[in-house]
Amino acid sequence: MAPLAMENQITEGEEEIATKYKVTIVGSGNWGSVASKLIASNTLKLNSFHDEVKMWVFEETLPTGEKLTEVINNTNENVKYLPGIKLGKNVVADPDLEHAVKDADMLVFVTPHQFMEGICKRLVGKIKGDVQAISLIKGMEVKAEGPCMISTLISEQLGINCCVLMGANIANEIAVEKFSEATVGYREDKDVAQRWVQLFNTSYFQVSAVQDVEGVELCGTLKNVVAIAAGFVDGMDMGNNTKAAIMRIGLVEMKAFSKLMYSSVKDTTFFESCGVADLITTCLGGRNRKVAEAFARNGGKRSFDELEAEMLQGQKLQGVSTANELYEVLNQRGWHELFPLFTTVHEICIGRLPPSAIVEYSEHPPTPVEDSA
Ligand SMILES: NC(=O)C1=CN([C@@H]2O[C@H](COP(=O)(O)OP(=O)(O)OC[C@H]3O[C@@H](n4cnc5c(N)ncnc54)[C@H](O)[C@@H]3O)[C@@H](O)[C@H]2O)C=CC1
Ligand SMILES: O=C(CO)COP(=O)(O)O
Repeated sequence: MAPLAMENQITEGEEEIATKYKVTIVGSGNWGSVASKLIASNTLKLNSFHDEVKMWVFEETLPTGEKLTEVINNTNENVKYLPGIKLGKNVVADPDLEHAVKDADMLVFVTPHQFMEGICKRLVGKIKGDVQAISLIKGMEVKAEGPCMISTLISEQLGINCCVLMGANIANEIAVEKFSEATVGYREDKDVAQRWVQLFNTSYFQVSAVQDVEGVELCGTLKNVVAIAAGFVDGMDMGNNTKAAIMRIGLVEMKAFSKLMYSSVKDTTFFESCGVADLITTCLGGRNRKVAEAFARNGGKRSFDELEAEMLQGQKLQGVSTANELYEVLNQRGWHELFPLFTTVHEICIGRLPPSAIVEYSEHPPTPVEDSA
């Protein structure tokens, strides 16, 4: 990892700051907008950051005929993905990705995971060489050679260091400043991790750092699949005990999968905000749970794509595609029997099994089959 320039390494409180870190947020959805609010409140307060925060917006035209970017810059509000919340006057929306990132010293990636490969390709050669990155994205890509976490995709494609930030963070709750916690996962450089903590931490958003990028990121990614299972349970009115059982089994599979993938993953990570706390909040109040509940109430007759479009108005589910990606990994490695919950979630999502199978798999273990999705 390239060290940042010495002039940047000045502690808070010093009179003169030679260089201030410029921050760009890549993404402007529901969580991306809340992240911009958190960051923008801190860059105004802390000397080591440039006040202005750039936010790349995937441009779209609103029903009023106006461009989303223009509305954000005129009203200081993301009227589509986070209505009713002021982001901070120092947030500047930019529809031009390359322009938004070119001067950044710190890049915050927060888009739905399926768009990241394309975004990284566009950014090759367009960013500063010593930029630091962090991913708030919960998801993974699967390649012929195996799974690739989003932070790894960013690091490998752009040749930069990438931390992660995950946690029990339903964006709409943090937007109205309800107390929550989050976990930064870092690889080696504790000072860089500390800078990310500084950038995000507020009185109502308490951030701590652990040296376990893969553990933190896998927690955030895999809990979305368990939340789909919890939604099925809710959709069939199976009650709290069943839901708790599904969450417990899900946590066991999350931990087993993470440790099989990366022996470095720490047990303690599962007790951080990114672990059990995120699992709980997403299974209680997340979008994955909500849409999976509707899927089960409709007996699996309406597709996730249709329900997502109708219920989330442009926001994106991560759990269904993650279940698919996970299934591919289980296929690649012959691990289906080790992960019956993960396997069953995907088979329900694609209509191969009914939603009720979520509590039947232990009696009828699914046979590994070629994925048709
Ligand atoms: N919303 C939440 O409560 C939380 C979300 N996350 C994670 O943050 C990540 C981003 O989620 P959100 O900010 O909630 O996004 P979102 O679910 O609100 O997604 C919509 C975003 O995707 C953009 N988009 C649509 N098509 C695109 C394309 N072709 N290329 C690029 N962007 C496109 C939209 O413009 C919009 O900004 C996800 O991985 C999610 O799991 C993490 C914690 C909390
Ligand atoms: O990751 C989240 C909370 O930490 C949000 O989960 P959903 O995408 O299911 O809303």
